[in-house]
Amino acid sequence: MGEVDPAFIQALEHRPKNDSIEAENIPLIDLSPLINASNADDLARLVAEIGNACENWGFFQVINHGVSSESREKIELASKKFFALPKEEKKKVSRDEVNPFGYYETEHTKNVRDWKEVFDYTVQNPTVFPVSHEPDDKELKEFFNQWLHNLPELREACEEHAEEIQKLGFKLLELIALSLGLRKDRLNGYFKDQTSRIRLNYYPPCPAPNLTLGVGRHKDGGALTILAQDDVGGLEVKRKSDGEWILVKPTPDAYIINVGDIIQVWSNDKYESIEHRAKVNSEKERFSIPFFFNPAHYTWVEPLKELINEQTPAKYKGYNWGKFRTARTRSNFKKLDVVNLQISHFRI
Ligand SMILES: O=C(O)CCC(=O)C(=O)O
Ligand SMILES: [Fe+2]
Repeated sequence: MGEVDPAFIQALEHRPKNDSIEAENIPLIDLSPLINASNADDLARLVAEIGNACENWGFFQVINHGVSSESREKIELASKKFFALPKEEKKKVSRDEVNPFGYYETEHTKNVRDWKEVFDYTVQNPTVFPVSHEPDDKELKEFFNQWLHNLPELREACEEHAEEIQKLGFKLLELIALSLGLRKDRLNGYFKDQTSRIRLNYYPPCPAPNLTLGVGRHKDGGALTILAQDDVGGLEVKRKSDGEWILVKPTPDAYIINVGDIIQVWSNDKYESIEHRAKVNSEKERFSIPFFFNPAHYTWVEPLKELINEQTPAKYKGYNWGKFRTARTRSNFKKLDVVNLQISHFRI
């Protein structure tokens, strides 16, 4: 117990349990009707399955998703190689207050340090964001990915994975639009200048896995998250029906899909962004790779007009995604002295 820096120790009520519940019935959705030419009934069934999973769970797993296992293996291998490098090497591509993308080892969630190292890159290179979170400051900046020259396979694998995973992102976006009774391409336009980010997560073995978390409880702020977890396991989600923390057992080659805050706002709370966290363990290192599917920085996020009326008025005021994201990054970086912006701040 004395071996771990107190910055990592979770408050008693947030510590993980040894014997997490493993849910039997987390939705596992087969996307093959999208890939094989299918009849209208199969597609309608799939849309209904997605709608039910978004409404009742806020997360689900997909198989037959069209992302090649070669590209996944390649990025998993490259990620292992990167994190195995000496710290001085990894720090050559450190994230800092100027560039929020790159390597980082002192991430905090809700002011408690996470037992992990991360490497972030964006799908569009460069990606444009506002410089400041201040509403009146209109200055924009291009952010570029940082790569290590002596590990070219990391860049290659990361760029290839980004290409493939965003295709899955658009497929899911279209299914979600259909499940809300909207046109299939209703949400696509918001992603024309997407600010999507991919994170390589590395959770080293931890001497005190009962006191710490790899990533503390949080909701993802973007539209949709598509996560690849390895076979070690540790992801827990807070089950909507009873608030219990449920361990998501790894399914080989599946991706875990999380409804993010933006879809919660767009759908006016029909679909909810679900709290999740990751446990660590004392023996095994664990790797995961989330793709955060995020719209253009200039997107005005508000409940979709088609889904609100006199009986069901909008539950949120609109907000600018780029400003929201910049405020978040700033509070992550500066910690402790700035509140972490949440969609609840825009609730009417
Ligand atoms: O590693 C995991 O399983 C979850 C990671 C996560 O939630 C995140 O990076 O936002
Ligand atoms: Fe997350």
